[in-house]
Amino acid sequence: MLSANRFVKSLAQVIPVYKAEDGQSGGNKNCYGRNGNTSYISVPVGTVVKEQGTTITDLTEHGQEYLAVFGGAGGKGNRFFLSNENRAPMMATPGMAGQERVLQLELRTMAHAGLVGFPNAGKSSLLRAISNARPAVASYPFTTLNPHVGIVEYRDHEQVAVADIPGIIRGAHLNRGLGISFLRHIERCRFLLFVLDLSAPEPWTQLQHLFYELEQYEPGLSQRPQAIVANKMDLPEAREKLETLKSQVTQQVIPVSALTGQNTEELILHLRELYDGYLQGDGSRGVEPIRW
Ligand SMILES: Nc1nc2c(ncn2[C@@H]2O[C@H](COP(=O)(O)OP(=O)(O)OP(=O)(O)O)[C@@H](O)[C@H]2O)c(=O)[nH]1
Ligand SMILES: [Mg+2]
Repeated sequence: MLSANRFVKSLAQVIPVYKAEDGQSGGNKNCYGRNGNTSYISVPVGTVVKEQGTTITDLTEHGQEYLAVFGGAGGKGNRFFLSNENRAPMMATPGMAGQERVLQLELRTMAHAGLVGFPNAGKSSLLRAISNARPAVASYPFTTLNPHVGIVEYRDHEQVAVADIPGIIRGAHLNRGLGISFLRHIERCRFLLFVLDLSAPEPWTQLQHLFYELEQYEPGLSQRPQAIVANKMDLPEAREKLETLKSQVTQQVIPVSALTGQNTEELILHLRELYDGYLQGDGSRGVEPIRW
């Protein structure tokens, strides 16, 4: 609950609410402080403020502020009753109560690209291979429970933010696995990288399921600019399936091994092409693109 002159204020690029080291949530690092008579709650950039399920504001820019509630009029302190007759007044009047509101703060990760794939496809391994992020990697499904954002840095100092999210399975929209509510973290992503485990029996079917689940969450989400990352190419069974996958899809397929780092340069270059395309597209539409 917010009361008495509290602002919701977004901080600069404080996306790593989650500890990059162990992949576990670092908890809500929202901090609370006072500035004169105004109280602030600082929240990560990308926080959506909701009241009874309705979005009130979307804090997408560093330093953006939202005035949530007003405080009540102040009371009169002892000094106010000071007079020649009464040099030490014991009287004071209380102030009025401030406004009260119950608001929900929902974090939506801000990143340019989103890694989407089945559990164990190698999304977190891939993020480790191409960026500075260190999400947990393990051979069991649903290792990633919270999103992680890694930054891919280019020689010209351009930075592309990539979000790793939990794995999606068939029927996730019916709440199977971890469900699909975490897809809100890729809602803002301008392009998607579909990560497939090419050692799986028929990896192309994974793609159909992923598309279906994304569409269940938000129609059109699966149509964002995209590429397919064919992962685990170090395994012999993966190499056999690459050509079949290419013949089944129209998107660009980038074969990589997140484990050995094989061909990750091509992925990084393609990521930059998607990013440049996004800058041109949004720039020409007069929209200020996300900058890191
Ligand atoms: N051989 C091989 N194994 C890989 C490769 N990439 C990932 N793995 C392994 O696959 C397993 C799953 O990797 P993760 O990176 O945790 O997969 P994930 O997609 O993030 O999984 P969730 O977080 O559960 O959705 C781990 O045992 C990795 O070591 C690869 O390129 N080759
Ligand atoms: Mg993971």
